Amino acid sequence: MLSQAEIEGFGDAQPVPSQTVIEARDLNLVFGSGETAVQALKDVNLTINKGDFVSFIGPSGCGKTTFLRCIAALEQPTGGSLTVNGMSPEEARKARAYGYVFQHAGLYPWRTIAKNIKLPLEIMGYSKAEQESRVEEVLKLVELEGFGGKFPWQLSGGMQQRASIARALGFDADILLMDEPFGALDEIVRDHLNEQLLQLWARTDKTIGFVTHSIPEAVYLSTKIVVMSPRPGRIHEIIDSPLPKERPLDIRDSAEFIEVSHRVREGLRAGHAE
Ligand SMILES: Nc1ncnc2c1ncn2[C@@H]1O[C@H](COP(=O)(O)OP(=O)(O)OP(=O)(O)O)[C@@H](O)[C@H]1O
Repeated sequence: MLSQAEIEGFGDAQPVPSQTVIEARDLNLVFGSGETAVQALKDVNLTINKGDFVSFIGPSGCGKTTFLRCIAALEQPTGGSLTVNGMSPEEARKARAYGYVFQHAGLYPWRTIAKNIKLPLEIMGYSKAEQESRVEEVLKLVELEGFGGKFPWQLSGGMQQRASIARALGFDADILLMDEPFGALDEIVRDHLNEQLLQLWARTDKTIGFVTHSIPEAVYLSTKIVVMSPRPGRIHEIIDSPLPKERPLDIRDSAEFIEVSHRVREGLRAGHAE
């Protein structure tokens, strides 16, 4: 039986504190040196919490990809600090903290979809039975059940991108880093994949970092929109979205959606003018 103190305690439950997943403090990255040096990131400060869907938007060359690559330990910052799940990016990579989805699906054409998904699992030493069950599970998540035996060239562009998302989900990392994954697809396919990605995010509670050039895509998907500006690459503004987590496609016609889109557009304009 519960004590009186326990019963009374139910009334004043404390909010669960947000768990920081990615933290950048005064992050800088300069490529090269001397006259040809390029400051790809300047004084970037950003906190991403568990379950956030964060989009990075800004003109070409503002450092979106570079920032994602720093998180994935594919680039080495030249100043400041960056932690991923409380670890250095290198440690997080070794701990398989994230899956990475590139702009182009990047599937091996000589391997079937199932064998593409299995590749990282083989490298990580998953047993054959675990590999099979993970492949089944992630193909279901991206709605590609029954396509495991096909080769990439037998799938449409949108299906290939879904397969590459399945590969990134294969080892069940909490963080998904996506660099313009739908940039090369037509609007209708992109809408559909955006919807599916949101559903997947809601079901799995992953933390997602997503690079895009599209304002509607950024606003539709994100809980936080990071507007960046170039030369040097930096954060111009961080917009926390007021939209609910549940987002049917027609939310894009709502006054709130239009208002956030307007703020992003204004941010991009102001960043350009600086
Ligand atoms: N390996 C590299 N060596 C030198 N300069 C680089 C390197 N990688 C990126 N840069 C430069 O750093 C800057 C930021 O590049 P980055 O690719 O991060 O931009 P982006 O915002 O992702 O651009 P896009 O939207 O075109 O993909 C650019 O000026 C780019 O030319």
